[in-house]
Amino acid sequence: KVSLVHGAHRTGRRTDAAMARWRAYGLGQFIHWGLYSIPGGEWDGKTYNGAAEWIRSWDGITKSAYDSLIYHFNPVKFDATAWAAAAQQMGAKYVTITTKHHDGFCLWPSKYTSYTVASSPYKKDLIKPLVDAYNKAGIDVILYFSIMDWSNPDWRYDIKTKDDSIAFERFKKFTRNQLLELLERYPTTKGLWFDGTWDNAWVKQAAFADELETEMRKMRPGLIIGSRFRADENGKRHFDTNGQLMGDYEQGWERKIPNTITEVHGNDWDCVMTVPENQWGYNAAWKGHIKTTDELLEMLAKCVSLDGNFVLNFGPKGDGSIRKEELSLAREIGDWMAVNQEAIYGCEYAGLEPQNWGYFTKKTGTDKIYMLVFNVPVSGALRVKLPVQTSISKAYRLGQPAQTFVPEEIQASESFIHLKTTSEKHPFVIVLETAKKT
Ligand SMILES: C[C@@H]1N[C@@H](C#Cc2ccccc2)[C@H](O)[C@@H]1O
Repeated sequence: KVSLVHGAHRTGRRTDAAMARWRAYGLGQFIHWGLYSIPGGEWDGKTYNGAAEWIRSWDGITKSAYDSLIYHFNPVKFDATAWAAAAQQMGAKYVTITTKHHDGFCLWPSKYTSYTVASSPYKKDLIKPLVDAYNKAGIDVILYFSIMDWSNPDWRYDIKTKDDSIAFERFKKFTRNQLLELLERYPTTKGLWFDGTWDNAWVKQAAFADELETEMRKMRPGLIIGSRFRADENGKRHFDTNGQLMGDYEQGWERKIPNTITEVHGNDWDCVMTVPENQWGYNAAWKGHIKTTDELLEMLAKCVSLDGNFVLNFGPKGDGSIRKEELSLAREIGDWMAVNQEAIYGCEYAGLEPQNWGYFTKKTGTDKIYMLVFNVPVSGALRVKLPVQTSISKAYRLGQPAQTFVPEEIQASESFIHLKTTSEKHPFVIVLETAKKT
């Protein structure tokens, strides 16, 4: 181990109530919304092949033309209550909302820049009604904040000259001011989801970022900050030079999911996922592989089975409406969650040998096991290997307790659950009440 001043300040998981609440969420919603939502990946009749929220970086658009979008941002169809209701029906327990993406446009009327909603035709703060509506719907709010800020002339990708250094000092002050402003304005928010922290200029700010993280945690006890915020003094990100996780949970799982529990290293983590392959902001074309409800449910099940949260992204349009495809996905996910949420909320890695038919979760603090079935074998026989000296006292279908199963024990602590049919059309859950053999 090397001695570090600005590495991880804690080993192992946080054990406080605020983090336990975060750990129990299971399912979250991500919202990417801003000026990029107006063009939706298209400009002058041409389609931008990258992620729609990165269109400003495309050489097919002039920066000034993009920045002028602020004069056209007027989301008259924005309805925070309707957004929150759709998220609640989907079963999201938290939402991560972009307060400021890489383009630097602020969805709140920040005092520290004019590049905000206050300078748009809409004028009004968008974050407060969102926080209030989601909280009222029983959904916690995490604020997404991009350190990289293309609108700020003091931002630098790297610090090469004295002028760079002077400018970046101004930028660091601006960044701290905005973050403290967000914490002051929205006191019920539970965490900050940082992005845009990979460039050298920021990676070199280990001491400043460490001090700022400490200051924010003092300001908001229980605040949840992921591994993407800061680097250690050797430039190590997510995991410090000693391999210890920076922050409270791992933020490396962007559009990907671990396959084994060993990849998780005993940490908390979230997977943030797009519905198209790689589009976070509204994308008019909606082309390529669009994930189905069952595909997204399997991602959710896999994340929770490996101790993570699954955060599904929505990209509202520039006018504040949510596209019908996303609303119908939310509805279908919600219909499944209405029956099966017990296998998701407050659940964790079950510690059982993975099986091909799907995923195990376990209700935290109990011996209750859930079998989330996605791949019914032609035999209809689902293999279950329990810890030695553990037996199944009851097995039934979640949502249909009268549909019980009598496990066939094939050897010590290994059984088959024989399905009554192999023609299931959608994922389902079997509950196993287990007990230690006396
Ligand atoms: C949560 C996601 N992170 C952002 C990014 C990125 C990115 C940047 C460079 C290379 C690969 C990915 C996306 O724009 C979205 O906000």
